[in-house]
Parts: sequence; structure tokens; C-alpha cells
Amino acid sequence: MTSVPTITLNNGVRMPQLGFGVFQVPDDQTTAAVAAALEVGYRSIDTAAVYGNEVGVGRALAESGIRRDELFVTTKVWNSDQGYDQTLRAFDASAERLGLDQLDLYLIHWPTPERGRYLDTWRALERLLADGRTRAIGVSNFEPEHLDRLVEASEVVPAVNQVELHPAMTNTAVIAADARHGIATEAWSPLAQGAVLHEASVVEISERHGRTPAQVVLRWHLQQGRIVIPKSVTPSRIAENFDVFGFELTELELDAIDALDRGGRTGPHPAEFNAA
Ligand SMILES: NC(=O)C1=CN([C@@H]2O[C@H](COP(=O)(O)OP(=O)(O)OC[C@H]3O[C@@H](n4cnc5c(N)ncnc54)[C@H](OP(=O)(O)O)[C@@H]3O)[C@@H](O)[C@H]2O)C=CC1
Ligand SMILES: O=C(O)C(=O)[C@@H](O)[C@H](O)C(=O)CO
Repeated sequence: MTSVPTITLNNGVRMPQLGFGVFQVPDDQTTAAVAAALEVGYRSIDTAAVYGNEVGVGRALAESGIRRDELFVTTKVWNSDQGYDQTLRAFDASAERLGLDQLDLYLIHWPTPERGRYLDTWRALERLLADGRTRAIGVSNFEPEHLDRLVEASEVVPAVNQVELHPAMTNTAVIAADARHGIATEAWSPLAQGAVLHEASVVEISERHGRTPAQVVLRWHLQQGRIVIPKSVTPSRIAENFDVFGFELTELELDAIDALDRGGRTGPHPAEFNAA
């Protein structure tokens, strides 16, 4: 079975560079989707309390028979649970739904700057890390100004920043800020939810390599050192998205995909997203 390269996080924990995301997968379909992903070889699963499918993820993990230390499980504290005590309670609830004593990575889902609680929330994540409840802690959707403020005020530097990143939204300022702080960048919506798969340059490169557009876009991420978590509920696509280690894009091909950047977000801007 293909072994996925790992990224060594800033606390020494190794995270698979390719994982499986389950946003918008209903809980009752999640077990089958995650089981299909585990069967193909994925070992890293990305969920969130707000996705409402941690139970489905946990069931697939338990039924797989795969050793716990071969799996890497990420979940996230939702906006309305921010704050020190609420976050500790939210963590316990997520761990229970997942059926796990310890998580691999726990993230603050959005900074929600209007709420003004991400520093208190981070204190809770630092406590969870110190208590061994999670092997690594990180953030999601943090812009450079949020990272600077967090790092300045904290003991622990986030291990990961999970942000929107794909050919239409290359998010270079966040990548630079992550690198400055020693934070690994993880791309959400790495395929732009399918929106970049018909781009002429992506199609042309895919034809040249005898690969699919999705495989080319995932290679573009992987060759630039990013962690990716494509989502699919379609078994053939789950397998296709995992089969990305047998070819290499050239520098010119990477540049041609970079050139598709148009600041085209599929989701909200983190500075403005404060939903409960
Ligand atoms: N931290 C955050 O705020 C966010 C985190 N995320 C995380 O990132 C993960 C991935 O992002 P997501 O928004 O789901 O989008 P993706 O970029 O992974 O795209 C998923 C969409 O692309 C389709 N697709 C998948 N593979 C292929 C393929 N090989 N060919 C053609 N179409 C394909 C899927 O269809 P189908 O399923 O029908 O096969 C689905 O519609 C999420 O699941 C979640 O874990 C996402 C958004 C925000
Ligand atoms: O998928 C996620 O992880 C998200 O946080 C977002 O997609 C968010 O839940 C949303 O729906 C924003 O419109």
C-alpha cells in the first residue's frame, strides 16, 4: 500500500501530508466515506464539531481495526464554543463523539475577531496539549495579523494553520506568515470544491501526464510542501485523489497553476466571518 509522506510539525509530531476531509458529508454517510478512504490507504481524517459527523467518523475508525497510532485525527472547536471553559467542554464532547481518548490535532476553527476570544481559546488548547489530550494544536483561517497576535501572546506556537488554498486562491501572504512562525500550512478546499478542474492549463497538464485534473491540483499542493485534505463521497474519486505519488510536475507546470490565482474564495474572508 502507498505510504503517504509526512510533514514534521513544529513539536516533532508527524502528520500525513494527504488526508481526507468530511465537510458537508451527512453523519449517516460519513462512516461509509471514511471507511472507503481508510480502505484505499488514507490515515488522516479532518472533521469538525460543526460538521455534525464526528460520530460517523469515530464509527469508521473503530470498525476499521486499524491501530490507533497509525491514524491521525483532526477536529476543531466551533466559534460559539470559544472561550477557555467552553473550549475544554467542547473538546471533551468531540473526543466522546469520536470515541477517542486523545486527538492528534485540535484546531480553533475560525478566529472570529469580533468575538475577541481566540487568545482565551488558545489557552485552553495549550492546556489540552500539556495534559496530553491532543498531540498537537493549531488554528484554522488565521490571517497574518491573527497569527502575529497569537504568537506574541502565547507559549505554544500553532503547529498548523488550515486555510482556504487552491489554484484560484493561492493565499501567499498567509503561507509567508506561516513560514515565518514555523507553522505548517494545510489547504482546505484544495480542489476549490471542483471549480478549478476545468481550467485549460490544469486540463492540458493532466493530459500531458495521463492523470486527472484533480490529481494534478493535488500534486501542485504536495510538491509545494502543503498538507491537503480533499473531500469526496464518491469511491472512485476517493481512490483517484489518493493516487498522486507516481508522477511529478515540472517547475513550469507549477508556475502555470500558480498563475490561475484570482483571489477567488469559495468561503468567507476570515476577518469578516463571525458566525455562531
Ligand atoms: N477549516 C475550514 O474552515 C474548512 C475546512 N475544510 C476541510 O477541507 C476539506 C476539503 O474541502 P471541501 O470544501 O470539502 O472541498 P474540496 O476542494 O475537497 O472539493 C470537494 C468537492 O470536489 C468534488 N471532488 C472531489 N474529488 C474529485 C475528483 N477527483 N474529481 C472531481 N471532483 C471531485 C467532491 O465531489 P463528491 O464528494 O460528490 O465526489 C466535492 O464536491 C473539507 O472536507 C474539510 O475537511 C473545508 C472548508 C472549510
Ligand atoms: O467547512 C468548514 O470547515 C467551515 O468552517 C465553513 O465552510 C463554514 O462552516 C461555512 O459554512 C462558511 O460559510
